Amino acid sequence: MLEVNHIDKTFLAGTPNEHHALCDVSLHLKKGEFVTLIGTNGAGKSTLMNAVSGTFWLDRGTILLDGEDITYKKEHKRSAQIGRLFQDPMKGTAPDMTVEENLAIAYARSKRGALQFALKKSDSAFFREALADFGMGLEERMKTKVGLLSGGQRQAVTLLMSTIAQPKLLLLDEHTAALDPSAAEKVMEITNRIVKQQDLTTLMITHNINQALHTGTRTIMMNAGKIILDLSGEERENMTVPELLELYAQKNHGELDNDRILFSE
Ligand SMILES: Nc1ncnc2c1ncn2[C@@H]1O[C@H](COP(=O)(O)OP(=O)(O)OP(=O)(O)O)[C@@H](O)[C@H]1O
Repeated sequence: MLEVNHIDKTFLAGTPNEHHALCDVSLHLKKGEFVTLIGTNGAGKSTLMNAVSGTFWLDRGTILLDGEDITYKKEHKRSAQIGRLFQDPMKGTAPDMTVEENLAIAYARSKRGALQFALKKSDSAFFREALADFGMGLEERMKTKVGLLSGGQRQAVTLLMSTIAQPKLLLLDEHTAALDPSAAEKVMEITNRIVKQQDLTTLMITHNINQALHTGTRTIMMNAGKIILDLSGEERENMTVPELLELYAQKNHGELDNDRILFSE
């Protein structure tokens, strides 16, 4: 479904702050695969997601989505095929518009690539049903402005906005990190349900090493702009958190003590 082939990105090339953020990264995700992405601060995780979303042009390499070469496709055009959530629940929503209006915009944009929307009765019933499925009482808050919702409620709405038209790919950039533990758990439960229901190909960044091992079907670890570990199947199932940390240390020449603190267990 997603094919990232030998991509490279250097920021501020030719300046004293030059940074090689992605170094020959290749990553293939099969349809329905749910991959967690972990790594220390500055490893290049968000940059990889930005590359897939089309935030910048690559220096080298190609990106294919469902067989289509999207390497030179503009970001706003990719957004109809790629749903993305960020740590900040306000990102991607219009806080002064109601839940229903935000959903209608997302729905219209994904269908026609347009910002104009008309709130149809049938769409409204569809949104209500989808929100009721979350079990957060959001179906009763359809006329509430999004800015007035709690972080967890907002992230649930954003999740629905990003998946309402069944994108080809879902990118989750630490989307539960800013929430309190119970809201994070609820949003993660909804995420798992939507991913399963829609058989969505998903890439999720997390700093929680336990979550990285036990959510989804595959775990990838990045360091210094490279993928250094790719775990799936039995190897992943049998892996414990201390073993994964140890493996990380081996790959990084014994830097475990410094890096361990950057992962929350
Ligand atoms: N637009 C940019 N301009 C300059 N440098 C950038 C830009 N985007 C990312 N970088 C640099 O690339 C490196 C990787 O950043 P990135 O945000 O991908 O890391 P990350 O693995 O997501 O880290 P974190 O877990 O802290 O979010 C960092 O050193 C960052 O400063």
